[in-house]
Amino acid sequence: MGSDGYVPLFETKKVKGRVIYRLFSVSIFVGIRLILVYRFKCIPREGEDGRWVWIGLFAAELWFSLFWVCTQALRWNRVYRYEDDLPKVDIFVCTADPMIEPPMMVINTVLSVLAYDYPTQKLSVYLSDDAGSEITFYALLEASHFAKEWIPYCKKFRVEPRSPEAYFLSISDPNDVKETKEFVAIKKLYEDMENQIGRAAKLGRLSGEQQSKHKGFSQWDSYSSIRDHDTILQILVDGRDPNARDIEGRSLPTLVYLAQEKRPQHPHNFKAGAMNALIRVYEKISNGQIIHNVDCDMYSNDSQSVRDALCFFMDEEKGQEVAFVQFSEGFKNVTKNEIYGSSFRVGMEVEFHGLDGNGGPLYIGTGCFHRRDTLCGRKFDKECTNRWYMKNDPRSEVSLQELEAKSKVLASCTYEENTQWGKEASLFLTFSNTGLKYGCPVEDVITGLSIQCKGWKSVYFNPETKAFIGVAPITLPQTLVQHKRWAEGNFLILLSKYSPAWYALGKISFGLQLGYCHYSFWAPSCFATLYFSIVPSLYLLKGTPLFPQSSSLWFVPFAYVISAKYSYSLAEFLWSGGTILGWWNEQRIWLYKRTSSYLFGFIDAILKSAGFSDQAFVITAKVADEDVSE
Ligand SMILES: O=c1ccn([C@@H]2O[C@H](COP(=O)(O)OP(=O)(O)O[C@H]3O[C@H](CO)[C@@H](O)[C@H](O)[C@H]3O)[C@@H](O)[C@H]2O)c(=O)[nH]1
Ligand SMILES: [Mn+2]
Repeated sequence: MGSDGYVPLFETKKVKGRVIYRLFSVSIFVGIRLILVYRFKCIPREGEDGRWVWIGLFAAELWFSLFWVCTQALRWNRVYRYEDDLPKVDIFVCTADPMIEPPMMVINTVLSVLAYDYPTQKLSVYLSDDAGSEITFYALLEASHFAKEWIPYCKKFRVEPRSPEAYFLSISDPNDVKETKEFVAIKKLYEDMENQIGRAAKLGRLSGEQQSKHKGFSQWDSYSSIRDHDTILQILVDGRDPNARDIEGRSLPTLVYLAQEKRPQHPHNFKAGAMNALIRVYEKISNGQIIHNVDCDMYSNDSQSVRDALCFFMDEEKGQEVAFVQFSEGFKNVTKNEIYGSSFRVGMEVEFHGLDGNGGPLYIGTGCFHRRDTLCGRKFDKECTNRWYMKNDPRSEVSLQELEAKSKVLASCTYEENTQWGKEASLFLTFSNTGLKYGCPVEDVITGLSIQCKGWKSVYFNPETKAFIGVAPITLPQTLVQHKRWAEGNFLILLSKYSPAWYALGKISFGLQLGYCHYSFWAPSCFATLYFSIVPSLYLLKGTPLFPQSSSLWFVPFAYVISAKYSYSLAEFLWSGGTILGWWNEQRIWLYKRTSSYLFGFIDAILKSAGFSDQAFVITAKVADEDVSE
């Protein structure tokens, strides 16, 4: 790192002691020359004994000298490259309810990102737990022990994916892996952990013995309920600690548990509030230049994703304008024909690429990498370079206890009052100035839009093998509830200060504006849909014609538009990897969504804007009964 704090992607260092080596090399060279001179001068005369042997030796020595000169080319100018000046990457995982989001699922996600193929001293993982659940904390503690075996195992055997659950599921027969012995051992360890956590989750509380495993449990002494508790912050693994090592003696990524303070009289702002608390806390602890956000239900399916994302940020030509890199998402629990059409297939394979062509995709909350400054409200200007300025380690010279105490206040629910994190009133919604925006059920989309309006670009990356795999809602009510939240949120953005229709005018490309409007228009499109599905059929009964007769020439455009539009949509769906039945289901669900989710989303958005209703966030269920799955 230079004195200006500039951190290159890699560093080139000339080998130490070069001058000494070269002097040494020259001395040998002189020595060799003298040997050759001796040979040449003292050749036995013709007829003398051993003349030919001598000449042969001379030739051999000449050859060796030449060879030696060549070997010097390999040593004269050695440079060593180091990538340990890669930027620090901090990963935020969010969870909110141990019943809906089981601790085992949460720690599988955490373990998958802990085991990224990236220098561990540059990696920190933060788990935000909006439930402040002791069991989730216990699970994370167990995971931190398991990680000591899991990370070296993954790296040694190049395991993919690195979510233990997904990995063990992918291997049906232990004899399929080369290292059967190690496999069986690590699987046993995982299952032991699973049993322990499962037992605690089932009981709903921890035994005294389990609680005695870590001093952090004492923080629950003052805990009264999910909505009423103190900040809980625990640095489970401190990357600086020389004793925090995996079983092979290598350092471990920093691992932090945080539950922001909650009081009934203070809104906690859901995921946006949790992310903002994390942003403040992480600045004190690791303060990396890249923030990577995943939901607890979405594990990393590719250990190279951090490096992939960095390629975009660090590109010499375009990298400096990239604020975030959004990866595509895959879903492990949708059936082949997607009964509830919840895989967002066409969105991922077509629409987001369209957005990318217009200045960049939306931020969709998970599988995303952010340049930290942009999340904190920095504007793009010509000064922004893709140089990575690394502030000094914020932790230096502070003890773990002090660090925890100092960071803890930053997650209190009154911290934001009268700070730049405070609220900024707008026509309909309130937003935080810094960090993620509050007051909108799609905090991710509105935050992404506000970043793009500050002049930044985003990048969409959709690798062949999905880099992030999560769970989609798998019952009809869950699907409708999720889409109600999204329709409402996107419609609220249209009404908000950051409206893609007017605020964004001139700030982002016209195409991107239209793209955002498309999602904002989901909710209001319920009316046209309802009208179309009810009125024509009623009039059909009355006998009043609303469409041209098939004999009329006017019939042609109707027939053309309808058939062409549907054929294209089917083709697009198949091309995106779907099935015919899947497309049919999507059409069916489309009608359900438009006539229910979008309508309720619209009504709620209006009520909220008028101040009649409070914000809520209905978390999507992640576990299903066996019969539902079937
Ligand atoms: O009070 C809350 C509520 C939710 N979450 C977390 O938010 C994430 C998303 O919740 P989920 O119920 O899974 O919603 P989805 O509809 O699947 O999520 C998508 O849509 C949300 C916005 O509606 C975004 O926040 C998500 O990142 C995005 O994946 C989960 O990790 C939750 O733990 C919190 O941290 N605090
Ligand atoms: Mn989810």
